[in-house]
Amino acid sequence: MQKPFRLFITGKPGCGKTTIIKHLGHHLRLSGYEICGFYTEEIRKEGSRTGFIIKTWDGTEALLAHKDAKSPYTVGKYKVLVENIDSVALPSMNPPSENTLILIDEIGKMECLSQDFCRKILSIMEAPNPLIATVPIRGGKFVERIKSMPGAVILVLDPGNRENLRDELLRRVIEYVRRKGE
Ligand SMILES: Nc1ncnc2c1ncn2[C@@H]1O[C@H](COP(=O)(O)OP(=O)(O)OP(=O)(O)O)[C@@H](O)[C@H]1O
Repeated sequence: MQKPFRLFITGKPGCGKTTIIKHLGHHLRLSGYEICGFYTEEIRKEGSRTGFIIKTWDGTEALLAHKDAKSPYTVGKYKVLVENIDSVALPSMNPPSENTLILIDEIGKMECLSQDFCRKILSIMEAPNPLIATVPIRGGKFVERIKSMPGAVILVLDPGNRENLRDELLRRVIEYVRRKGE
């Protein structure tokens, strides 16, 4: 049996992590592969970033964090809505079958404020499903822990390699899922 795919994409802020995950999600779905999980997008107002939204691959959205939100949890200037991580991101991380690719952007400081989210990631690391997730270059203790778990592969993205990696990754995932289904 193939080892489960456990790929963590990292790199400096703005290196293209969200873009590559959205590209993968879009193309895998077009090719008929089942994916689950979520990605995060910025909210911008008058040119500056004010917060973040969680978007699940099945089309649910919720506010992840905003500078004007009300929450006791903060990361930098953002108030983090941990209840939305629990009610929207977490259910999206339940794969319907063991061939479903779990695709997550990102396992970051905000998401890790939810203990249930961290527990879920640990259970995914034990599951037979393939996992691709982005992690910040300095993500804190939990991110360091999962990056050093057996089978974890780390890919460092930068503007010089992101085009090649994007195509290579898509090929590798499709090949993996195809072999798994044999
Ligand atoms: N392959 C690419 N070609 C051209 N522009 C790109 C590419 N990948 C990303 N970008 C651009 O770079 C910017 C940052 O991309 P993105 O949001 O994906 O980075 P990120 O690593 O997720 O950022 P953050 O650290 O804020 O999470 C965006 O404006 C995006 O359009």
